[in-house]
Amino acid sequence: MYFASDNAGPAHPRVIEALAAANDGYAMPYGVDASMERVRDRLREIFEAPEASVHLVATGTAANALALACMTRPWETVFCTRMAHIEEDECGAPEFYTGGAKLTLVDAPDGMMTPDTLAAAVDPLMGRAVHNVQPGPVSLTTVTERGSVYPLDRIAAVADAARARGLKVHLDGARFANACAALGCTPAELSWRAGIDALSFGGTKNGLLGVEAVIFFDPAVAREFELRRKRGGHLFSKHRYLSAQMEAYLADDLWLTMARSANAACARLVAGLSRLDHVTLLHPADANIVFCRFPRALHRRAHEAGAAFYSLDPIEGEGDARARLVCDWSASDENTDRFLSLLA
Ligand SMILES: Cc1ncc(COP(=O)(O)O)c(C=O)c1O
Ligand SMILES: C[C@@H](O)[C@H](N)C(=O)O
Repeated sequence: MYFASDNAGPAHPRVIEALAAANDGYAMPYGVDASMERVRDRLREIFEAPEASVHLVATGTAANALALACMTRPWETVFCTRMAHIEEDECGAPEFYTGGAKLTLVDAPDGMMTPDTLAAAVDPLMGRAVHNVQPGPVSLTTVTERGSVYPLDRIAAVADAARARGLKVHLDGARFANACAALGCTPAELSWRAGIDALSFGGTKNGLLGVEAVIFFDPAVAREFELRRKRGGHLFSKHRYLSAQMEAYLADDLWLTMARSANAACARLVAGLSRLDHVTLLHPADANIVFCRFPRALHRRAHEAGAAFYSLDPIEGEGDARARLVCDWSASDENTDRFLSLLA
């Protein structure tokens, strides 16, 4: 019963098979392997962006921090939500790789900023004197860190508000596949067509061993990204093993199949939770993550029975505690039902 994180899930067998097949003989190192060319072409095709720059790194933090480093000058600030991964869970990597840029936090009901909350954060910094940090890019996440998925028109509205102020937009898409599957939209609609300039296209949480693609829809910063990636220690010498994973991920829409599976598992979990009067859902569960609250005694019972999930508050004593439950592509109905029986 694993609901701690999709980071805890296994890689898909087809990804492992692809790695074994790639492990044959020699391949040029440092990202000039033939499979990387195929990955680049395939991602440009999937995103309907023939000029986009595409590079692979092994972690989502590297993807976010290096992408933002190409969009942010050291004296600027990145606008993100209070619960953004780049704020809460990257140990200062964005600040480090940008050379010291700040993060300015934006109010975000259910994890999603609005044009108004963005304006409230940005406008006081517009045209400020040399003493102040200057407005830099906006960074959004979808699936958000609260399990919600931005509607396409909300992303477009936030991006419009950013562009009206001369700001670029980054999308943390560690769970982009889950968001795309949830919306039933195209990758282009959930990225450049909605006003996104740079995307961290996640694979690690969705069945890969550790690969994320960084996509810039204006390739002008491609060379800078390559230099920052190398200087940051994130250019793999045996790069073919990153490419092989991503190539398998993109083949026959495996990336969407796995995201749909994770989202369906979460929908089953949410349906079961909703039938329990003592469980309260705390945010929209639009994809594969659900936040809820239930009695501490049930937290204890579930953990003691071997369920792995994050209790977000102390679970000693009486009363309720919050939990985050995440489903990955391999989640089984049996495990979901067993977990629900522990909460009944
Ligand atoms: C929303 C989000 N962005 C980025 C990351 C960073 O990924 P990594 O842990 O691979 O650095 C995570 C990690 O799960 C995440 O949840
Ligand atoms: C660090 C932790 O938040 C991780 N990104 C996860 O979602 O599980």
